[in-house]
Amino acid sequence: MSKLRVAVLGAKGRIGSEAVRAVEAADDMELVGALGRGDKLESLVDSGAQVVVELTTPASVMGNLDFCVRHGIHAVVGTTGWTDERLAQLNTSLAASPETGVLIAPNFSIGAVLTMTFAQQAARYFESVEVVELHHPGKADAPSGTATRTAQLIAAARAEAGLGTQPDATLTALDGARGADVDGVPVHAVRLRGLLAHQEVLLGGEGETLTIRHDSLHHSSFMPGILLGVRRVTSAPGLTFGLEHFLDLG
Ligand SMILES: NC(=O)C1=CN([C@@H]2O[C@H](COP(=O)(O)OP(=O)(O)OC[C@H]3O[C@@H](n4cnc5c(N)ncnc54)[C@H](OP(=O)(O)O)[C@@H]3O)[C@@H](O)[C@H]2O)C=CC1
Ligand SMILES: O=C(O)C1=N[C@H](C(=O)O)C[C@H](O)C1
Repeated sequence: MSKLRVAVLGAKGRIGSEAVRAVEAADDMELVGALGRGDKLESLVDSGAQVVVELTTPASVMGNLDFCVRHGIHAVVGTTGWTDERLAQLNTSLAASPETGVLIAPNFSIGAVLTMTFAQQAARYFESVEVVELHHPGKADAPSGTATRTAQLIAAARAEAGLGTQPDATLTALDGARGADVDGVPVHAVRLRGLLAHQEVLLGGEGETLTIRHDSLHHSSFMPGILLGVRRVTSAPGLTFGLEHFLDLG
């Protein structure tokens, strides 16, 4: 069986360098490109790349995906910074290349995907909920893409259950003290040397609390999800948002 021809964008970065090693070690894949900032995207076409793993920056990702989709190269995307406007722009590009697949995964680790699922399940039963994400101090964006997605899923579950605004008597606060408001869910971002990627979802009801916590302790935690995405995206045309769509979560 021929191997999948895979290229990594952001190949010198924290997660990109780990992804290069993971693709090289995968029996069913061949690494045909490892591109950093300034490298020419045309080399993806010359090398016959079938799937690109996009792990760069929010400033670069849209241009990179536009090139890939126009050339029929499937993409597995971990880069953050997704807004409704950006997703609409990507969907427009994909409409002109209907056989091309793009997976955007706010988080590739199974534990983080399950955290989002569990938080969504629990949200309807608790009056209060807040999200705390904790990352290494080299992270460029806050709050994390995972925390933003978690809060959006929680907010949708609360709305579906008919829960209103959260109890909060705060009348005065320093800027940022109550976190960022993501669809009515406070999200707090911690940046601390020694950490990698961590998240807590705190839920509170009458006389009880529930804490759901996930810790990524090494970038290796993201690799099985990236490799799964690469294997599945070639047969998933259009946009898939969230690795859970490629997992059997029961
Ligand atoms: N979905 C998930 O599970 C995960 C997602 N991420 C996300 O992945 C992204 C990268 O994170 P991280 O590795 O920590 O960041 P880094 O800053 O370590 O890596 C980003 C790399 O991309 C390079 N780069 C920038 N622009 C381009 C471009 N146009 N083409 C090719 N390479 C480019 C940068 O080069 P230079 O240094 O020269 O600017 C850098 O080497 C972030 O958005 C992060 O949130 C991270 C971990 C897990
Ligand atoms: O920058 C990181 O490190 C991470 N970014 C992603 C995010 O913003 O959610 C995924 C994970 O948290 C690691």
